[in-house]
Amino acid sequence: MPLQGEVRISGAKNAVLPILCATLLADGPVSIGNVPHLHDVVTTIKLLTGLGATVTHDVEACRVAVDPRTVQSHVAPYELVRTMRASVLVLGPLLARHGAAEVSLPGGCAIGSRPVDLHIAALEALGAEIVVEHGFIKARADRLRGGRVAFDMVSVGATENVLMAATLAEGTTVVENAAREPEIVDLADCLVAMGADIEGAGTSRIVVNGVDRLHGGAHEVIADRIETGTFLVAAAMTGGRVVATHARPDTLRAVLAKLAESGAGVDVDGDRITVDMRGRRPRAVDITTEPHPGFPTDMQAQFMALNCIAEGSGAIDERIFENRFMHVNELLRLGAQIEIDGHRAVVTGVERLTGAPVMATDLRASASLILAGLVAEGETVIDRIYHLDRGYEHIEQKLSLLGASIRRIG
Ligand SMILES: CC(=O)N[C@H]1[C@@H](OP(=O)(O)OP(=O)(O)OC[C@H]2O[C@@H](n3ccc(=O)[nH]c3=O)[C@H](O)[C@@H]2O)O[C@H](CO)[C@@H](O)[C@@H]1O
Ligand SMILES: C=C(OP(=O)(O)O)C(=O)O
Repeated sequence: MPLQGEVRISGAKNAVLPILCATLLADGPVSIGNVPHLHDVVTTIKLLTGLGATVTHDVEACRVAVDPRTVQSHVAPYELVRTMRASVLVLGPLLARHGAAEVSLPGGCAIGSRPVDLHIAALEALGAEIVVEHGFIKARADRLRGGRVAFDMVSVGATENVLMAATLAEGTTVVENAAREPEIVDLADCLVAMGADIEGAGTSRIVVNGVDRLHGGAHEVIADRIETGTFLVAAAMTGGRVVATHARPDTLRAVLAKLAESGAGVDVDGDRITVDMRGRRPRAVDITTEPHPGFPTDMQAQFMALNCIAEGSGAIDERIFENRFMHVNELLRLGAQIEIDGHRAVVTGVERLTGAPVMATDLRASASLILAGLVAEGETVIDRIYHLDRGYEHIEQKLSLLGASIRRIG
């Protein structure tokens, strides 16, 4: 069934999580708007509350207010960190503001081993003393000092941790080979609204002049580019026409270019993006995941689903995570033709997928199974959808409004 209509894009998961952690740096209340209602947001609020912060969450208004002045603890426990790796982003703020932090090691997850060595080395470059023992990262510093941090690989999370810590360090910090993701820019915008002095966010060289205090403030979270991309791929796969509203097209250039290459009509008008694939079958596209502004790894699984039903074959190279092909075996159960060779998957499009029970293994894998299920003949039942609730707000409702036959069971 071709999807038709408009879908309102929510605030970005990968922006709101670091921003909520950044509120710990302030000495007054911070109000965050356009907050999506996601399981990861709830987990982060639990983490902040556990540290002693006073948090109010107005779900209807998509707003979270954090008063960090009541923080008493500097320990992020294993029970929360293991369910959400982004919890490690409290490390920099706690250390910079309270001089100490103990954060459980996040460990690996379905998409790879995901170490935090770069986070630790960057904070050490600002003068922190860090030991890893009993499964915790234990960090101390009377006051961090500005320094030069040159990453030898691009890391979104490590860039965020050091950026937050540097705002309250004494002197200037220069971050080289910084991640350039739009969520880094959004975090920097929020920090600046709280009184930080930051230049270059969104480029690979960020300069932070430390200040003595950050005050409270207000910030609106940017639109979720991965949610946007997921709905636009759904439009293309079903041969439909969907308008994503309240979106940020400038953050999606690589994704929109691939949709156009697959044969979709792509139109951008302010914060609205239209993808039109009516009456056509998509053509398979080659994808190589890269740090921003390259093609995002968080859209890899969704384009794999698109290639599964496209004309021709497309190669998908995953260059960011070591093990991000967990969705392949599930897509094969729906009749897809995919061959894996190391970090590369070659997908040959088939005329038709057939519905089957499948299992979600991680967040974007779950999204790819929904997309495949939308076009598969018959019923597809996806198990373990709690992964989906980490990062998509009301996905089944939004898809239903576009005409999809989808429902949550259990
Ligand atoms: C909450 C959030 O924003 N998550 C995003 C963030 O994850 P996250 O911040 O965890 O991803 P990174 O950019 O840090 O990871 C990139 C690569 O660097 C490696 N690495 C990272 C840190 C480190 O200390 N050592 C190390 O080796 C990772 O294992 C991975 O292979 O960026 C990823 C890459 O765009 C996205 O897929 C995630 O959705
Ligand atoms: C991998 C993702 O998130 P996280 O880093 O929170 O696991 C994602 O958003 O696709």
